Amino acid sequence: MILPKSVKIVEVGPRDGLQNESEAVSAQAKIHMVELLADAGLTAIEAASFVSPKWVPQMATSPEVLAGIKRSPGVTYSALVPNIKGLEAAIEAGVDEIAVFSAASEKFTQKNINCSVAESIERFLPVVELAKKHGIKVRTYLSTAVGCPYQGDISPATVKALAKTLWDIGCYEISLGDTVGVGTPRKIQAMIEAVKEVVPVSALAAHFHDTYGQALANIYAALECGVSIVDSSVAGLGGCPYAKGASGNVATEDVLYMLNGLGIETGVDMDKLLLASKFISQELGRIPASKVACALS
Ligand SMILES: CC(C)(COP(=O)([O-])OP(=O)([O-])OC[C@H]1O[C@@H](n2cnc3c(N)ncnc32)[C@H](O)[C@@H]1OP(=O)([O-])[O-])[C@@H](O)C(=O)NCCC(=O)NCCSC(=O)C[C@@](C)(O)CC(=O)[O-]
Repeated sequence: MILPKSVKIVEVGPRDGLQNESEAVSAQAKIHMVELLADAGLTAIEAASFVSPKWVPQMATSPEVLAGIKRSPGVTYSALVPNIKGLEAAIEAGVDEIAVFSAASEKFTQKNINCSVAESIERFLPVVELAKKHGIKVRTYLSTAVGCPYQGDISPATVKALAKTLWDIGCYEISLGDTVGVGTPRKIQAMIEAVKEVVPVSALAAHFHDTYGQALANIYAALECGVSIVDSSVAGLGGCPYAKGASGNVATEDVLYMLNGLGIETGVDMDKLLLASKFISQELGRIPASKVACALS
């Protein structure tokens, strides 16, 4: 099996990682975290989220965070956006790229963004159009890509159909989310192989949570399918407020250790990444949920 020579790591810790924290993390701490991550060589950082602060209070500081980051050249600072209101705020804050988000499960979509899957696509159409007018690229998440906390198993055919729709409306990258971490390698591969029939594999990202300890095995399975974009979260931060039981995203340190061991280029420096991991873990008052960070510290 030929694995990719290089992988783009999309660091989602400042958004996906922190959104679930019940104690408010200061904008200053978030800014410093993002700057440390950029310093470590991460070139794609999801730094903020322009959703309703009533729904996700932790992300209310997003305008301040984006405005306060000392930008590093070559780094894309992105934000999660659910609708036009969020896009307008993101543009105002100077975002480089946005991510819209839907899911293969109707029940999860209702809980997460209070609409049906079809309605979510309708909402994205003007978002994609306006973003493009501003020269902002649009990524999309496709959550619950193998399983849903409310509906159970999700079929590869369902994911394939939604991926095609999201691709056709103009999303340039599709992040396939195992939101509750229930996937296992063969299931992941069946889902990716189905999606590959309608979207180029170069546009697919693996976004896996580690709830059942399967995330690294699942990433390896995705690499075997030709996926070369991996989402991860420093210190294994994360979870989803609308997915009961979802633990953190796979830790960036663990992904990097595996990719380094496989001889796959990422451009990320482990020592510097550990500084970011240590910083945010101290800020939250806990040890990192990354085996590699714990082993190396
Ligand atoms: C989509 C809505 C807004 C619908 O929320 P709603 O209540 O159905 O919509 P609404 O249009 O009636 O708006 C309600 C209030 O929110 C305001 N509002 C409306 N939009 C915005 C906005 N953009 N920014 C700020 N405020 C906004 C709006 O102005 C109004 O304010 P009020 O009149 O009550 O004062 C809501 O459901 C929401 O914000 N949901 C976000 C949930 C979220 O962020 N979930 C976590 C992300 S998903 C995830 O983590 C999974 C992922 C992506 O990581 C991948 C994976 O692991 O699979």
